[in-house]
Amino acid sequence: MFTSQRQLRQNGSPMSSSPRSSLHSSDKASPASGSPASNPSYGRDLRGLVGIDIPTNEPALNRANSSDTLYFRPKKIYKMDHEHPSRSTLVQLHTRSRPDVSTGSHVNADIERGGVELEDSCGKRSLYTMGAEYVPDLDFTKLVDDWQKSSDDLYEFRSSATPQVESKDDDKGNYELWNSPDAILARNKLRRDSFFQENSDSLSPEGSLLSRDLHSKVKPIPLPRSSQPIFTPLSNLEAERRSSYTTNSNNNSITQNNKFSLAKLKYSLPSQSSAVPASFDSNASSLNFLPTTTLSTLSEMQISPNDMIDLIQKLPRNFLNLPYSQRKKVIIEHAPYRDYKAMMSLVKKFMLTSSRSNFSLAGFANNASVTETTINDNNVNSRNQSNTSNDNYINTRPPQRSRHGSIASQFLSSFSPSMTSIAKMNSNPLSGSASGSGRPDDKGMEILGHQLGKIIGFGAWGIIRECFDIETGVGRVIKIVKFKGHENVKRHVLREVAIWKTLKHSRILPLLDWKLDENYAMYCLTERINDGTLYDLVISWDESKRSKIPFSERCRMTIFLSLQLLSALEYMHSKKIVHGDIKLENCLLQKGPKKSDWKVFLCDFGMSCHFDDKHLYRNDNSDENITNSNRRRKGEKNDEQTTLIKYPTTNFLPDDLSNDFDANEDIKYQLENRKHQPFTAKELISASSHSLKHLNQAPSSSSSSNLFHKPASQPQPQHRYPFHGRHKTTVFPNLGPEPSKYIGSLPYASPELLKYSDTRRAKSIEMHIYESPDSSQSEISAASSSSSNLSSIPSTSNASINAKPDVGTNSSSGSSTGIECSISPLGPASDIWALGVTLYTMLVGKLPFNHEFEPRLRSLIKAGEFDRFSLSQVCKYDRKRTEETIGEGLYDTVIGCLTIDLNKRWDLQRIEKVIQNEMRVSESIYDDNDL
Ligand SMILES: Nc1ncnc2c1ncn2[C@@H]1O[C@H](COP(=O)(O)OP(=O)(O)OP(=O)(O)O)[C@@H](O)[C@H]1O
Repeated sequence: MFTSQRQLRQNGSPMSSSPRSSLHSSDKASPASGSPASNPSYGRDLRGLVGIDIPTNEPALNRANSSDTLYFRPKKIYKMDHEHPSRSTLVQLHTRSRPDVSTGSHVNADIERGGVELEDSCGKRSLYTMGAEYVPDLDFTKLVDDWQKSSDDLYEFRSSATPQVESKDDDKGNYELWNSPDAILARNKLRRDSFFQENSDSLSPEGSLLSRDLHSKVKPIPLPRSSQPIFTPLSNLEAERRSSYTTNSNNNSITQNNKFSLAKLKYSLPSQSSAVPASFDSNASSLNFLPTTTLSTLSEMQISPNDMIDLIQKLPRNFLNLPYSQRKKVIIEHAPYRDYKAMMSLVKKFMLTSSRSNFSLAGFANNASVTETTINDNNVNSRNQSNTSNDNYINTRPPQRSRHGSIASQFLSSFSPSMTSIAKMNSNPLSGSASGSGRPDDKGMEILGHQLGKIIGFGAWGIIRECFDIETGVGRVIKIVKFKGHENVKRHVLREVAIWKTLKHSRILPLLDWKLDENYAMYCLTERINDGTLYDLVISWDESKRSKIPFSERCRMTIFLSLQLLSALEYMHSKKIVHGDIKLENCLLQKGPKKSDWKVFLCDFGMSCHFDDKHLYRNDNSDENITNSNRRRKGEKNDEQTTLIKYPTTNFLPDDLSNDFDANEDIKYQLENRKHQPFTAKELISASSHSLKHLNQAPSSSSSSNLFHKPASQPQPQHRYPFHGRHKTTVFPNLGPEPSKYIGSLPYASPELLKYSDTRRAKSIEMHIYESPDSSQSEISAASSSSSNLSSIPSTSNASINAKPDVGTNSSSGSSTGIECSISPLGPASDIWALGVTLYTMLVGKLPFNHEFEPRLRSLIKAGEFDRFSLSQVCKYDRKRTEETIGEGLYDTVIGCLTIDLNKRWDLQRIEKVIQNEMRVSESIYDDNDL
């Protein structure tokens, strides 16, 4: 072992970059010389040896002499003297740069000999002292090997989800993905380890070292054509939701084991939920199942799907089961001029999804399952493997990651019997139904009067399938959220539907109909929006420093589109509903012949909830109850409402018998949708008011075009009864907001939400250690209980809640059913912050807050630290005379939205006023219709 360590040092391994001399040099060179911790005392070293925490601010000499250390110190000194005659055999730990879990700072290894340099939340560096740790009896060779291997594995695993376009080897080891499932596992493990270590005098390298270093494993994933990712990483909630898709093949219920492995879906699935580019549909229909990022990589690398398939045919049949190094070799052999990492990733995805490769997935899966069983790989998601103990997974790292049964593969295959059959179905648009498949969500099946077509998008909640009205042939979309007995997900989707069906606004994606299959899934029928999302738009614009469009146009389009988003938000807030997950990906885009025809539709109400006392838990009754109470309140008769609902003859209007029904609002909405005329800059800034309410008003002139349907390409909607009414008997369970679910997407989360979640997190950690160390559920329940305690909420949040009306008085009341509720700072102000992030990203082309390491990202948000310079460059571009003020207000608006102080954060009215003014300035340009 000692030889190995020396070799490692000689080889310059990062794990051994601390020769003896450097250890001694810390005596003199400590940056905090004179500070107690700069003294290389045994006490400090023993802290690492015995696994106990000696406060660093305790003078080393005192510690050496303190009575509480007398008991064990001689034993350790004895060990050191006898087992390690020279201190040169000791290897310093943490010589790799590693992030600090609690602070989110990075520890600089070079400085660590005598102290460490910590980066504070503002990116400034300050020095603290911290002792080096010396660990005898540690097989570093094995450790480094294992670490390296797991690093490769993890990197490869992540690569398999999103292609690696660029790679810099020297960076590889220094990244930690904040939402890494391994990091999550490590954190859980660390908690347990720390608990056990407190009661143990033994050093557990596994527990104390690996759990800390597990963070520095993977590179961030670059987006296509963008060095800085702007996609929204999945939140824990999203991962949890996705987890509902992965089930054991023999059992439709979620197993314990899924809890852990499913977190890996965060890696294995595309972070950006988006529709699959149509261009690939025709090429290789099986590509419909490839994440958008894969398709982007293909186009970026200028590889056609057929090239990929050719390549795959040349590969050995057991390619996916080969070790990493061999796979690398084979790929380099067959594609010498390509980036082998990206190629490996692509090959893997194709092999897992393409039915055209020489690879029979089903056959391979069977083979592989044997392998898996043999090697006792506790990849609990394997469809071919029976469930094993959860603990096995936690304590034993699988010796070999399942090559075939990646989470992505299982996620995809969970939607239908096999990828092959799905691919086959998708490849044949005329195929009537899924041959041999009985799943109600398969292609060809009928739901809500529509026949299901191919999958066109993935989200955290579910899949989006195109569908066609059986009577009229009109194309629409069904969002399918499978929960399969996963109650949490079911509750969430019920809440989403309960809120979504009340929303009727020209810039909000309408919920036309829905159906709940009690034990399986929720189906939501909506209109199809054809041109992707704002995310796709921003990607096409690229980052501002290499912007594909002039800054002036960038600003104008941002102004124009954000006004529509603003109108939707204002509408929601007026109904006391907070969206909760405003982000680029949730803004669908419908393009028109002219840019002034473009429309934004806000979608995804999975995080939405009411934010005032009156409405908070309205949904915890059955529809019937709501209906009755509404009728009573309004003094309306059932048939009156029915008449009203039947009034328009469009077939895409929600027949919402059971909710607040604002007749005027609905009529306006319906009129606009029936006879839609693209709204123009003039309409937007109509002198009537500063309000965006006019977006709800019916346009004065008629137009033959339909809001959602392009007359030229699709059959026109026919008159038919708009509503299938399948939800009437649905009972909504308690739908009070769950505190653990307040953050939709971390980069868009407001500081007040983060502070609030920090408090809950701290509580839940306590609960983890002392009550239920390994139950993720306990975190949620701990969070619930802690959040019900008002005193646990940061005072700033409380203050902010009541600071001004627009921030919203957040729910403090219990539900009518008496469920435990909580106070959260989630309110309109959080939407406004997210709007600021969205605007910034549109303008600059990158997220204002972005870091791979979650605690760091959190601290950046909480400190409100972002690159204002880039923003000002875009907004205050070199203008022509006529454009003097464009952008100025935009800049101020973004800053106003991204203001930490809730008393100073802008409200919607102010934002609207400024943006409308900006719009007015650019009105003439839009009127030219030549954008
Ligand atoms: N009506 C639609 N027409 C066309 N594409 C759609 C439509 N609805 C959703 N999509 C596509 O599917 C993706 C996922 O949809 P949605 O956001 O509703 O799902 P989700 O599960 O709630 O996702 P997430 O929570 O991750 O945002 C969207 O980003 C979009 O690309």
